Amino acid sequence: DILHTLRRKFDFPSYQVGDAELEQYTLLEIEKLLLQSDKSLADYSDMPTPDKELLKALRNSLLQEEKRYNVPKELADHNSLFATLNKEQREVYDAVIESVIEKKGKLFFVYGPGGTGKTFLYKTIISRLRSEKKIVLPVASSGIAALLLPGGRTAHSRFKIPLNALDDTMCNINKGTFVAELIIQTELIIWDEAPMTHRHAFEALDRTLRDLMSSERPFGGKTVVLGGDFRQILPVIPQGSRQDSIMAAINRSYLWSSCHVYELKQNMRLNPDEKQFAKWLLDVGDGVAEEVKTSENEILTSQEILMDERLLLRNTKHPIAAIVAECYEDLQTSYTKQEYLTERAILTPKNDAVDEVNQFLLDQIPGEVKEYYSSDSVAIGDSNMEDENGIYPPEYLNSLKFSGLPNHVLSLKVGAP
Ligand SMILES: Nc1ncnc2c1ncn2[C@@H]1O[C@H](COP(=O)(O)OP(=O)(O)OP(=O)(O)O)[C@@H](O)[C@H]1O
Repeated sequence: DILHTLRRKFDFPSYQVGDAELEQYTLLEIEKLLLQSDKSLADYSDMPTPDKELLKALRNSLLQEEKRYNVPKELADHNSLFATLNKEQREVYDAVIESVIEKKGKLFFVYGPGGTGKTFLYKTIISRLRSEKKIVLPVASSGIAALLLPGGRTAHSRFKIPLNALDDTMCNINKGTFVAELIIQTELIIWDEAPMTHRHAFEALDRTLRDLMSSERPFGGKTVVLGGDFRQILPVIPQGSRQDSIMAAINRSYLWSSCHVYELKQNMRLNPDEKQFAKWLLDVGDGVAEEVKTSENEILTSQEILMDERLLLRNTKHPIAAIVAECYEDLQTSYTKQEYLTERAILTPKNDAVDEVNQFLLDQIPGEVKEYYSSDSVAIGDSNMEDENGIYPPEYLNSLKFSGLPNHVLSLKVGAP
């Protein structure tokens, strides 16, 4: 049936393309679609697979595509970025490029707080190698960070790392597949935000690459650049202690001893005015900040910052009102403007405070509140309990708040995001 439909759709008369050929053509098209999600017909036991030779040709052509960068554009991008690299960035650039070109297979860690130009450096290295038709796979631990890298993907998706990697886990990459071939031909892997990923994920990739490359060198002898800032988020271990998070970080891995660590210190983002604030933030991260506890609040702060009126909100009778007034001025007239909303945000460490701030903001917005409730009856299970409603009263269930599950009550007003 599929063949007939295709014949009609593509208007292939049977004397031109035989059924067998059309079947191969169809299978190849399906394979191409599957490859976009790193899957293959071979993963489905009840599906036929295309002819081996054809498959090889398809994979080769896709690999060629991976190398089909716009060389003049990559080169021009590279040259303009390269020209402004600072001394620290240049040192890392030289070391990485040397390792790739001389196939030294070194492992690097670029340690830099936000704004020290890590992304800028990655982009320079990527455009250099792509202008030479070399394959670079840029990945990041989170999707958001992956978006900042040209052609970036999350590490878990790119390398098919199982979600609950243990200390003997391998990536789900089979030899002979397109992904395996792509990785074998890759000359550099860049992995941003490395500190927030469990070391088991790096170790799974390490084992998989050693296997694919038949080499006992770290990551199978490929040059790998890890980057990030250990002051930021460490791996999250459900129900785990601080110690568990620390033990899960990449610098507790057996790989760390082969790592060449480079540090970027110069902040490239700030105007001189904000430098002091940036330095203080770093000091807090390093645990060496000057500590001044004020009567108004119990946060770590420093004398200079207390003096800087632009950085401190003094009204603490109603802190939420104070921060909302500062951040969302003219809310009543502007809350429907997309740009106004996308330009501001209030960050809080806990969801409880998010709910409080949202409620406060919603109250400020004109109009009537409409409340929407979640379903609140208990699904009766197989157990022989007499009164399941008695054990889990709806009032109790409705009070629960989890991340990933909407609260019981959703309050909305027209125009409120
Ligand atoms: N050598 C440089 N010359 C000119 N501008 C630079 C240079 N390095 C970085 N920048 C600029 O400084 C800003 C911060 O750099 P970048 O985003 O690369 O930092 P980052 O370390 O990746 O920060 P984050 O960790 O917050 O993502 C960017 O606007 C970038 O274009």
